[in-house]
Amino acid sequence: MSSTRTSRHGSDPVGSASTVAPGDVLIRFEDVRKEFRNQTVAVDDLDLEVRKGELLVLVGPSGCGKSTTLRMVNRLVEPTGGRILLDGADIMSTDAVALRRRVGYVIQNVGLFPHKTVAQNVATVPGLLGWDRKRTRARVEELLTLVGLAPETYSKRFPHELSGGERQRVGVARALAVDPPVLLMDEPFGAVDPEGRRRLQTEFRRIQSELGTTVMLVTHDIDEAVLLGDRVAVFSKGGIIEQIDTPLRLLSQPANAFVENFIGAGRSMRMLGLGDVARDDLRSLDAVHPGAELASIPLGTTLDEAFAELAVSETGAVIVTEGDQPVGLLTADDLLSSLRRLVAEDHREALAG
Ligand SMILES: Nc1ncnc2c1ncn2[C@@H]1O[C@H](COP(=O)(O)OP(=O)(O)OP(=O)(O)O)[C@@H](O)[C@H]1O
Repeated sequence: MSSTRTSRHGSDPVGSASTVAPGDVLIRFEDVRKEFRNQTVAVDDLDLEVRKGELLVLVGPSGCGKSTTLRMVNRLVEPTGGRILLDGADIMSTDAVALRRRVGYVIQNVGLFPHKTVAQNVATVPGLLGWDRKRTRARVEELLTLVGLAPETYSKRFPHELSGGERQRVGVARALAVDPPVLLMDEPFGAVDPEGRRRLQTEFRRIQSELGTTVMLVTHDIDEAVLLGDRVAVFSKGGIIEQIDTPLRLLSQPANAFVENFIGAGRSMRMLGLGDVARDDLRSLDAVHPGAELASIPLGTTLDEAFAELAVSETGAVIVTEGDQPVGLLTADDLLSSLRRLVAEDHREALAG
């Protein structure tokens, strides 16, 4: 995907017209309950705050109430108790159709209109809002470029002429069309093959932070949760939040056995995936024996990738480079120090606020 920035378009009743500053609460669940007609209580007594500009991931086992929680925000499911405030206003006193135009929604398999072209799909909400043709066209081109689909190649294609990953990109572009202040995503990358998924996830993370969109994303995949989330809420049955924390804190300090169990055995490796090799953690190149043949990795390599290199290194060390210059040596001990630094920094941030 390109790094094109999109400009803000259209009226934005919850975003630009709002008094909510980045980091303040944009969505607030207060004692929210959803009991379906068959008496299933999907969510009970839920209190949750989503801060403006954050990507909050809801993760948990199947049937624990994640999708129900998400779908209550745009009133696809109506709460039977408590209230949900969006920018201070109770969603139940907001017109449901108007609400859904302002709150983007992306689901697995996207649900693109099969008989409409890519451009027409992306233009759906601008069309409903009565945007003129020129403005709509410019926005569609801007968004397709943003999600990495060259408009000249893709605009006129139909959904069946796209790969799963491309369809998912169109779904994201469509949801972003009128620059919604809130984007709800339910297993958005679930139908994409594992390799394409990691790329889409990383690209989506970049787009989200560029646009500053507030995102609630549902997944059952803990790896996706820790890769994408600013914060991650771990749910258990009945919409109970067992822990809500930064990915690192979740991995380093699971609140209870349920969370620990849900995170599973790959906890340490997942933690390593959250950090990068930094200059401060390296030791001097003087320690390298003349004639030793060492593998090299660039500064900024993730710690899990560095670990994989160290695991196959006969000397137990790798050279770290910047550009084509070696800048230091990394050993398993240094990797451990990096991880400790990461956890300590996260802990300090938590204490600070
Ligand atoms: N329309 C409905 N009518 C009755 N029960 C429902 C309805 N929708 C969901 N449920 C039930 O509510 C509970 C929570 O469902 P929900 O879809 O929110 O879970 P989830 O955590 O998103 O699960 P998954 O990861 O499998 O999608 C489940 O027990 C489900 O069977």
